Order: sequence, then structure tokens, then C-alpha cells
Amino acid sequence: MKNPPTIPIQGCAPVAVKANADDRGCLFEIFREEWAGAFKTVQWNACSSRAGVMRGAHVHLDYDEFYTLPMGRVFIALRDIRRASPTFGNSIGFEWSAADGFAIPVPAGIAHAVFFLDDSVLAFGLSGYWKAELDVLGCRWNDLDPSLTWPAESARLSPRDTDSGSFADMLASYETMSAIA
Ligand SMILES: Cc1cn([C@H]2C[C@H](O)[C@@H](COP(=O)(O)OP(=O)(O)O[C@H]3O[C@@H](C)C(=O)[C@@H](O)[C@H]3O)O2)c(=O)[nH]c1=O
Repeated sequence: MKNPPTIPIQGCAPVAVKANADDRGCLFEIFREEWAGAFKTVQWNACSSRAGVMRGAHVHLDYDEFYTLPMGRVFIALRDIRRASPTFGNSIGFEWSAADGFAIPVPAGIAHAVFFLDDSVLAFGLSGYWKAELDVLGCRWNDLDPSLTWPAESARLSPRDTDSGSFADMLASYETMSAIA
């Protein structure tokens, strides 16, 4: 594991993956439930993105994610919006490359956005099945935390992310939905 950042958010400590590189490429072990920081997953997604794409910022109520990066280079931003968390309000943004050899747990309640610096593939596990009707919380990526310095001033966004609102509105919606969940 190279350059693991110190992530000041409870539950997001980087987890070393097992990279077996050779002259053909690399076979990664990207997940073992037995690894410290891993958890039971019921679904895995592989998300390929072109350079210049931003996905997020999103936050989930109903499942934790285990983010891995088998290929490419991204800038990932995280912010803790769990009011009861000892790291509530903490955020971080950092460059992450497949060659760094680590995964990042992203628990429910951690707002996150990923900017793709190179064409990349994210593979992430979910502790609960994705439900479209619940994957509705998010904010404008550049409103996630004004203290974050992003590697770009614009990005290619989905219609959903283009229409996202403020961080304050996302926090209010998250707390309302959490209270009734
Ligand atoms: C997440 C997800 C999406 N989809 C569908 C919905 C849609 O038709 C298509 C693309 O979905 P989206 O545009 O929502 O994908 P995207 O904007 O990449 O959303 C993702 O962003 C990253 C940062 C995350 O955290 C993920 O949880 C997810 O929210 O894939 C699934 O079928 N299953 C899934 O598990």
C-alpha cells in the first residue's frame, strides 16, 4: 500500500488490497470479507468512467460501500455528515491511483464525489442492495466543502448531478430521511 492518506473520518481508513503485478498487467485481490475494515457485501458494481467525469457528490442512507480502484487515477472527496459521529463535518480530498494498492470504505452517511483524472474503473461493494428510490441524496460537487481544492473547475456530469442542490439542502434531507428510516 503506497501513499495511504490519513483520512480524518471514522470508518474510512484505507484498506490494503493485494496487487499481483507482472509484465501482463495486474491481478488484484480487491476484497476479502476477513480484511480489517471490510464488511459483508451483497452487491458489487464496476463503474468505468472517462477522464473529466465527476460522479457525485452523493450520500447513502441504507448501505455502506467498499470502494476499490482496479484501474486508473481519480480525485475522491469525502465528508462526514453523520451528526452523531465524532468526525462529523470532517472532509478530505485526495488523489488516488490504482497503483497505490488500497481500497476505501465509504460508510452510509459519508458524502462522496469522485473526479476521474484518467479513464478509470471503480469497483465497489455494497452492504445492501441498491434501490433507485433511495439513491436520491446529493449536492453540487463543488459545494461539498469550500475548503476542498479540486483538480478541475468543471466536469462532465449526469443530469442528476447537474441538477443537484446545496450541501445544506443535502444535509437537511439526509437528516429528515434518516429520522424516518
Ligand atoms: C448505483 C447503481 C446504478 N444503477 C443504474 C442507474 C442508472 O441507470 C445507471 C447509472 O446510475 P447513476 O447515474 O446513478 O450512477 P452514478 O452517478 O455513478 O452514481 C453512483 O455514484 C457513485 C459516486 C456512488 O456513490 C454510487 O453509489 C452511485 O450513486 O446505473 C444500477 O442499475 N445499479 C446501481 O447499483
